[in-house]
Amino acid sequence: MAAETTFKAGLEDVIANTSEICFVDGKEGRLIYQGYDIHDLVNGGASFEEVIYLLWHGELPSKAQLEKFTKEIATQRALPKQVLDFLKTVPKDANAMEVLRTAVSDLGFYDPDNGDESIEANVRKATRLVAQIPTIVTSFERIRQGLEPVEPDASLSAAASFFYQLRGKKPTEFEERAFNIALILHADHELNASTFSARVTAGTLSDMYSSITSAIGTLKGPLHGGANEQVMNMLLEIQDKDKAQTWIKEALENKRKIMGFGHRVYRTEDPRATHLRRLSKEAGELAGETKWYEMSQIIEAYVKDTKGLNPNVDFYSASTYYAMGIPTHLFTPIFACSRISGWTAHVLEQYRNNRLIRPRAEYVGKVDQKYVPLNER
Ligand SMILES: CC(=O)SCCNC(=O)CCNC(=O)[C@H](O)C(C)(C)COP(=O)(O)OP(=O)(O)OC[C@H]1O[C@@H](n2cnc3c(N)ncnc32)[C@H](O)[C@@H]1OP(=O)(O)O
Ligand SMILES: O=C([O-])CC(=O)C(=O)O
Repeated sequence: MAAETTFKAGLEDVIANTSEICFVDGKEGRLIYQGYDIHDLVNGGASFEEVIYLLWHGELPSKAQLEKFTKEIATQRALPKQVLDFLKTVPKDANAMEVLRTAVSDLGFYDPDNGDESIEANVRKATRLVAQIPTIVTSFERIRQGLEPVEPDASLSAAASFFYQLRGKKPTEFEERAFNIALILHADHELNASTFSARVTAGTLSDMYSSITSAIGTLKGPLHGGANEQVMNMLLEIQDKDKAQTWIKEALENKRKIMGFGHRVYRTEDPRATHLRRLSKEAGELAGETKWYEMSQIIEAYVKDTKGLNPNVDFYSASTYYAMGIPTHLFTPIFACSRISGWTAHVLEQYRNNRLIRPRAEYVGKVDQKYVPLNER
């Protein structure tokens, strides 16, 4: 038994490692990647590829570096045939996050650098993961619909490629711009649950694919990345914006959590929600259906007023993606398409400065039990 206890339920506010990658300022509501405020990255017109480079290398790329890096990602989107074949064997009604988790695990077998644990090899694995996770997500969606996966087009940006591989046609200017912003906003978030999971796995000096498989399994839960899908299910269940307030009031009275609200770290508005609120409005207007945005606004006002809770990143991403015609069950896999950049950055950082992650539990179980042989019980 530990002599003195420093137990914090859910590890709240516990500092588990140092990191140079990302700073979440929960008091001021700021999110900083390698010293750059996300507002500046979004408003300055950064590309998702640029942000991945920043997260991995700690500095913005030059024009030539970005061109080279973007090409490296774009030319590695195709999946090994064995992984595509695997996707064809999966039950059509399988959960898309479970499919992604298992397919990423499978992908590791065919990585040409599998078994090479050098930092250089792990950066190459990370690049393939960033390129291929969206292909897994979009290919399985097409297979599920009885369609053939679309061959990737290396001339497209990460944001445009997602739509192209999903629908077989290029996105609109708005879709590409909005999706690029969404990818940037979801890219990293310090020691969130899935990143912690990835770092714990990497901390045993297990491989990159095992670390990312752990992270995907963790992101799936509705208290974490899975919340975006649950937000949309809630909006769809409410259906009528005039019923939103009563629905939420009853849910709160029944002690239900309202998906897309609250955060372990932010005590103010989640700075990502500021951009996603605007995109949700714009996406709704372009789609000619602003109901989901308006309903979200009513819910936000009510939950803020009654519970003092702010929307998190998952709240307005739901109505944004829905207005762009993206199926609800792809919302959390899309989160993974972005967060793979942060997960891999953290795994690389863990490898560079590793120590096994092994906290303690405070023992609260029985003591001094006397063993009674089986035939005497
Ligand atoms: C990408 C992301 O992972 S962002 C988070 C996505 N998850 C969600 O949106 C799910 C809904 N939100 C939640 O469940 C929580 O706010 C979490 C999991 C995000 C944070 O949880 P914690 O830091 O553990 O806070 P905890 O759940 O203890 O909540 C503190 C209090 O606020 C309440 N609360 C927090 N979030 C909510 C919510 N969404 N709806 C209603 N009440 C809430 C809790 O009931 C609790 O009240 P109490 O003290 O009266 O019991
Ligand atoms: O930081 C967290 O706990 C959850 C979150 O917002 C994220 O992972 O983006």
